[in-house]
Amino acid sequence: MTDFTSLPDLAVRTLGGSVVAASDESFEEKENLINPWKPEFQPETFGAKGQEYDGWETARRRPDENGELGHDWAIVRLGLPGVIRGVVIDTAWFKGNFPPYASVEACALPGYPAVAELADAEWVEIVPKSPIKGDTEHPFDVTAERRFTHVRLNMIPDGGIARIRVHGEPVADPELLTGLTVDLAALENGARVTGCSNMFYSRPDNMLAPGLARNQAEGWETARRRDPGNEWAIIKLAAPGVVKLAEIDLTNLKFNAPAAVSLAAIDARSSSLDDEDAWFDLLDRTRVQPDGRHRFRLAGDREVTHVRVDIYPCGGIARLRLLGDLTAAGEQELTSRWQQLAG
Ligand SMILES: NC(=O)NC(NC(N)=O)C(=O)[O-]
Repeated sequence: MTDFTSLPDLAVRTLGGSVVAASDESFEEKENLINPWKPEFQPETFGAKGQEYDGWETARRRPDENGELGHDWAIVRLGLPGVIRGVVIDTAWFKGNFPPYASVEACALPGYPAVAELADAEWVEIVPKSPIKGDTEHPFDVTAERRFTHVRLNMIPDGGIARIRVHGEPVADPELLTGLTVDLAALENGARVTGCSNMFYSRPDNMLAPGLARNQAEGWETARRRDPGNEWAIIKLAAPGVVKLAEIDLTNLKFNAPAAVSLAAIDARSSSLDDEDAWFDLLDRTRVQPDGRHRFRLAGDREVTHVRVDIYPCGGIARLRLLGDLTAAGEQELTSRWQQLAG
């Protein structure tokens, strides 16, 4: 797999994605395309319409009166609009009924467009028509340096595709952030984890996802640490800002919660992340309790770009929220990125 798969999946259902329309879903429903789990399969499970698959599957097409076969398509509204760095088309378990070709287009529409309005959008090809195989994950790099809100998966001519993963960098509308106190660590606002000591069970990016974690797998969880020291993760904030309140949610971490946590911060525009002396404390090492939310009011008004959370000695965090205010520089950064990425 290419590098881009470490970026969040902007389309996945758990980040708010939705399959809003499809040309056909005779065998299996379009919604399966963005299920968060790996595609499953149980042989010999025949329902009234055929074998059951964990994917999107259309009917076998037949030429119309003009001899045209056409092709099937599905439109996904990204849960987190952003710059797409790569797409994975996964035909897991579709062995005799996968499409021989697929392509992907993307568009950007403001507001909350209805399905009918999407048809008239300016669609940009981000994955050209490409041959694909059955029961295989196909990664495609995407180079368009633009923010997109929707993708259209074309299955040529018909068949089944288990999943589409749309990896990229979320880009928030600055109109909804400037002048407000916001979560500077939210994935949907453009924050991301840039480093961590251990992600054996689940990824630290999960801490920054919207909503509550329903189980420990939906948060960040490390392996049991046997060496001295502690586990940590570094978050690049959505933009430079002043952090005023930290929420450290350990919900679902019952027998694997850390004993204590601390927060440190840095302004990486003037210091290197490797310079230990440039980091300063936002929250001293503080005892925490399993399976619950902790909120800490933070003092100080230093402008920062990154926050490091340390957990002692190991365990995980379900959600991390860093509420604060963007600085003038932060607002400017978000606004110019937004303008650069407009089509
Ligand atoms: N055995 C199959 O999978 N057949 C077909 N599909 C389903 N779902 O039964 C088909 O015709 O593509």
